[in-house]
Amino acid sequence: MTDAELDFEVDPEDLEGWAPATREIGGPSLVVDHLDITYRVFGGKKLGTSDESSGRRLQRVVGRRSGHVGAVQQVRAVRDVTFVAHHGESIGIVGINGSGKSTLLRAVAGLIPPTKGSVYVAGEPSLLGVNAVLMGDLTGERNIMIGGLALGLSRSEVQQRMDDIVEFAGIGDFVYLPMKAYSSGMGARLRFAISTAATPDILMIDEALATGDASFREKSKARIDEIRQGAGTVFLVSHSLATVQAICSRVLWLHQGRLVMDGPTEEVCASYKEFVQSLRKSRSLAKKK
Ligand SMILES: Nc1ncnc2c1ncn2[C@@H]1O[C@H](COP(=O)(O)OP(=O)(O)OP(=O)(O)O)[C@@H](O)[C@H]1O
Repeated sequence: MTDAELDFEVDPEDLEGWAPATREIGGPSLVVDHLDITYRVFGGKKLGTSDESSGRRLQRVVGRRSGHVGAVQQVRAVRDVTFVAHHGESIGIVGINGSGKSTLLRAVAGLIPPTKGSVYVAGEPSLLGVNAVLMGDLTGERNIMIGGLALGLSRSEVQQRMDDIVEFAGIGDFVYLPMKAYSSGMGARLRFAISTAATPDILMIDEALATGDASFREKSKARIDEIRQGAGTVFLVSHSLATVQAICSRVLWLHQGRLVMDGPTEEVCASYKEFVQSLRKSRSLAKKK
């Protein structure tokens, strides 16, 4: 892990005056019950000896000679996580790299089946669904259409919102180019714009706000507040504690797949900050030795 990966203070001055919108919290929108996600990864075993011919090696890899290619390793990315989210809440998810944040979001979106436990959702989670269908070879325009249809909008509804989406994303004429020609910021802004074109029940944002400039963040915050006002639930994964503090009223802190803290933003962020600082200190001591 590098210091940059632990850096959680991204442009706090851009967020001056921001505060989580206050809204009455409604009934449960999502229940995550003793959730475990384990990835199974192949690898770790040498496939062949150096004197083995490439033909024999290929045969072995495709399994003609042996069904066993390498050891299967298990990565327990999410461990026994339980929480309830409510309509109108915006919830930050923090944790150092590899702590399971994205995996948890993907499981909530129904993209990964639970290994153990359950996810109950009232409504349709959005964003990761759109992420999954955006295609680099297609133009932004085509992706807006496909993403909009995937969110349940009709063709004419997408057409009507096309200009707004392009304007929100700030991509201008790039909309006519394949998405693989976009900078990562442009891609992230377009994904955010598409996924919030319909008002989703559960909006999940994975670092998208870190890529925009100050005015994009301002627009995104306004859009997120609108979704919450419409009784949606917003999840925000971010390494920027400033962003989390500006948008979320509650924070989940994950470490090594476990939910170590779940509570009001200020409390959880203060504890997490302390933890990261002590981690930095112990790392710099280890470097000096
Ligand atoms: N497709 C995958 N196959 C195997 N292991 C994976 C896969 N995706 C993630 N992992 C592993 O699961 C663990 C959790 O990863 P995840 O991406 O959910 O963490 P994260 O907190 O979102 O990390 P980051 O902040 O770096 O994005 C890590 O050990 C990671 O290496």
